[in-house]
Amino acid sequence: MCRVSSVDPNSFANLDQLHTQHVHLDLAVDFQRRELAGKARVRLVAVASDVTKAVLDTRALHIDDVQLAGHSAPVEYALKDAHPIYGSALCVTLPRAYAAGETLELVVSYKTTKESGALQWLAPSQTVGKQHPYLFTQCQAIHARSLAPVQDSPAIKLTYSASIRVPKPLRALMSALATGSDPGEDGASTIYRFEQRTKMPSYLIALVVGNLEGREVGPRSTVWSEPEVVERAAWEFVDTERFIATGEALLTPYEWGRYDLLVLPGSFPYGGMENPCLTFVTPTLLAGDRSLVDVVAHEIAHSWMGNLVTTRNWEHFWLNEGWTVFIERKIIGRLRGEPARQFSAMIGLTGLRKDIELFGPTNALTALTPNLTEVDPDDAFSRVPYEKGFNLLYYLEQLVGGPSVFEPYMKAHVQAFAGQSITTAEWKQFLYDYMSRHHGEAMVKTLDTVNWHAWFKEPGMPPVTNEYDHTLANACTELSKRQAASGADKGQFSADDIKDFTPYQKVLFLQLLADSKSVSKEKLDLMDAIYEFTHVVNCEIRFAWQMLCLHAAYVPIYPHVVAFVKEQGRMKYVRPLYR
Ligand SMILES: CC/C=C\C/C=C\C[C@@H](O)/C=C/C=C/C=C\[C@@H](O)CCCC(=O)O
Ligand SMILES: [Zn+2]
Repeated sequence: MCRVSSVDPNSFANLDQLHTQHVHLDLAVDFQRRELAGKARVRLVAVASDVTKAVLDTRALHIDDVQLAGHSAPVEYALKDAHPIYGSALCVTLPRAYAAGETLELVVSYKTTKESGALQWLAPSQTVGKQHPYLFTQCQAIHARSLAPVQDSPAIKLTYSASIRVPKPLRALMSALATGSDPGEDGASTIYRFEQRTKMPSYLIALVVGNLEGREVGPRSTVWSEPEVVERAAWEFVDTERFIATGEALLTPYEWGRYDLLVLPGSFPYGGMENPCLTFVTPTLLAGDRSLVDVVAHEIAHSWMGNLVTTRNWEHFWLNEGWTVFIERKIIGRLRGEPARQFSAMIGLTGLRKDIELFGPTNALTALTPNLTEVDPDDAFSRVPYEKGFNLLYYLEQLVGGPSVFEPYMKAHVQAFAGQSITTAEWKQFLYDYMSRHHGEAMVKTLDTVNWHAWFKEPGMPPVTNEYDHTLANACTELSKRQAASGADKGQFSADDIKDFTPYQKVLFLQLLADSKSVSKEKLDLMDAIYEFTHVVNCEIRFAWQMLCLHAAYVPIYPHVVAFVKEQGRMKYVRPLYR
């Protein structure tokens, strides 16, 4: 086994000696064997002197051969024993020592295997159309190494290109610009070509292959999905361009060329994944009323926070997610008003409380910058980096004097770090430098009042509890109190109680009732008769209602819960329902 990198505890690559500049993937997709096979060409530049080996991350890959481009002699390499979390280091002995600034290109012939965790192979029965197989990838956090041999660390920013051969009539899309396609010489396949010209980390490499159709919804946006869903999907995400334009107004021009959306089959495990040029989203966003599109605002915000300015390693993941939630809520505030932003922040704080309860308030993984040595980042995943990170930034915004001071700073932050991968210490140093430069020593003293250690290192809830405006929450609180206090007689209640509620107000109302722990089965019968929650389409409401019913052991909901966990695989819903 190899030593992990000093830059990233979750990678074996020698990141202090070599940096990837470009990866080219030349792969054939075989649905029968459930395998990708072909070559990865990895161009690296030496960043130290006397570099004699190249170490790439792999996991569950079958390596056929390694060559050094331009060298005819065979290259010595070894695939080290598999670490249970981080996979097998591919150690290549270079034929000579490389000096800083010199480049080399490794050409690795390989196949993926059944254990390649980045790949989700779906049988036709698992798709909407039921006719064709489907493949999608999910590389965040450390699964890119099971798709291709790479330096699989967010510390490394690379460009990539690809040629992907897929069986007809399927189409391939990637987190990159599509640059053309050719018929395969076998007459049964198509070769799709892609290029990602903006430097990005390996966890953003993404591939989808399936029966895909697109609808243009904006000047730089197409919504893709299976044909059966594409009209609904295009209707739901028609506001995409407004979100991008608002992000640009808040930060810097959008750098990635296109912003397309892919609506996946139900088993996609996340709400959305910010794959550049092609955000992946769950079909559970298709509420039919455009009410769940804040996930799209979130993924668009990643175009700057995470994709352009990236965490150095997974211990600083809050720099991706806390910032992204902060920008997402700025976008929501701009488009729907400040009360909507405040309401979203309040719901987020409740979510944070729940996750900290679940992990345990002394669990070290609830610190904003946890130690991830020997930890699987997937096991550390929670709302902590999202919501504790947001709460820190919101607190700082208030502390330094509000949006008029903070918003120019956040733009400067993106300008300063675009194209880089940074640590929390670098983030903090820039904050101090910027505030001192623009607002003087008094502001530095203000920043010195922050309990930085508690924010970053202590587990549990944040050291400061932000107060959010309750305007939109009041009606929910009032109705939940009335419902909790009243008996099971219909008398005072009617569908009008919630007719002016937004979907998220309905969610809060249901969560508050669940928290009150005082809802009887008779009360649930009555509420369902009046509000008809059991058959609601909106998945957020459906989930909140099912959780409330399960906590009350309300047996009539059981078949509906079974149906819900069978029709989609979004972990946000599935895991608490199973629990
Ligand atoms: C401290 C934790 C460090 C690293 C974890 C990083 C990645 C973990 C891995 O499990 C991947 C996460 C991907 C998330 C993608 C999208 C989320 O924003 C979805 C949130 C839940 C949802 O809305 O469904
Ligand atoms: Zn995110």
